[in-house]
Amino acid sequence: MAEQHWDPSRLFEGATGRGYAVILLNQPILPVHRSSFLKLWCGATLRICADGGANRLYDSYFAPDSSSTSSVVSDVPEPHDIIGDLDSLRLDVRSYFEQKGKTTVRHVASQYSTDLQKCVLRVEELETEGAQAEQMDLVLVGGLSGRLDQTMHTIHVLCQLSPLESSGERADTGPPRRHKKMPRAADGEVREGESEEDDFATLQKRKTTYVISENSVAWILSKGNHSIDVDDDRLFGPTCGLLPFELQLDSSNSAAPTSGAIIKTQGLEWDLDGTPSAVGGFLSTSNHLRKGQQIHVQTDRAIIWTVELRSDQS
Ligand SMILES: Nc1ncnc2c1ncn2[C@@H]1O[C@H](COP(=O)(O)OP(=O)(O)OP(=O)(O)O)[C@@H](O)[C@H]1O
Ligand SMILES: Cc1ncc(C[n+]2csc(CCO)c2C)c(N)n1
Repeated sequence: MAEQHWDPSRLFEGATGRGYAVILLNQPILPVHRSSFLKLWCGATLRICADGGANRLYDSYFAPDSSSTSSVVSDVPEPHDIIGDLDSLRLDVRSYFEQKGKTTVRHVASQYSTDLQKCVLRVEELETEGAQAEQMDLVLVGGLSGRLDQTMHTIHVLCQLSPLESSGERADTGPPRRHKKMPRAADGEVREGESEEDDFATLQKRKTTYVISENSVAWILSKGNHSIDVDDDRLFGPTCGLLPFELQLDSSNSAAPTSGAIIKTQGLEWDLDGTPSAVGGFLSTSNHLRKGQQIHVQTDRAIIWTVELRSDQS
């Protein structure tokens, strides 16, 4: 089976190769990642802020005092869109970007999809309208730390976007499927701006989605074979983790795991040999990259791969 190749370092080098879309969530842009985030943001083909994500962008790069915390940054591109229920977007930030004239603020009221999902749906819409036949790569910024339900939701969206099996091909994006109707709010009311047709979002599968959040870059490795290029030690490492979705809650201990993902790796300090891996059973966290090594992973089901994101070099 062909390997799927992953090379997130190109995202921090400015626009090279295939286009990518960035969705900025409402999570801190750490001062230590201010310059790497800027490269990622400037190199993107499509820049979207999820609701209060626009406040973070404004405070880090556009507010009058934002440049005093670091070197002066000029010509930071504005977002193409700010999308969500807009309960977090500040008025001053909204009017700043609206007056600049490059940003469209889109209010989407649904109480059944999150601001993040509304942004992904917008990326899908633009790809369908656009001339380019190819899906863009997608980068979510933020969303793995902060509130636990939001963290889990970010992982949920990664799963929604992830194809069942890895392949060298683009993901099959067939027509969107509908879920069965979910319960209304306890009062049974359809709120202002919602429609009776509102439902939990179903997202199209995508070949390449990364999440970059605080100190980690993470993505899903689908069932199959993968090669991972995170050899740039100015950006990545030293730690990484291979995180399965299965739970092992029975009484057997991690020395004798009974079930879980069968994962084999090459290129790590503690390579995995196919011992079943599960949360509560045998789990590889705080593993280490090995210098100069490309990493190969073979897995019999989807897992999360996470690698440490280093602070900007001064
Ligand atoms: N505390 C948090 N931890 C992790 N991710 C977050 C957190 N807060 C917001 N996000 C992400 O940023 C997006 C925009 O968040 P914002 O605060 O603007 O709206 P929200 O009302 O909290 O989110 P939503 O309406 O999607 O529930 C969310 O959809 C979510 O993906
Ligand atoms: C079973 C169920 N759980 C939670 C929500 C709430 N909810 C989910 S997404 C969303 C929009 C956030 O901007 C809200 C309010 C729901 N509708 N149904």
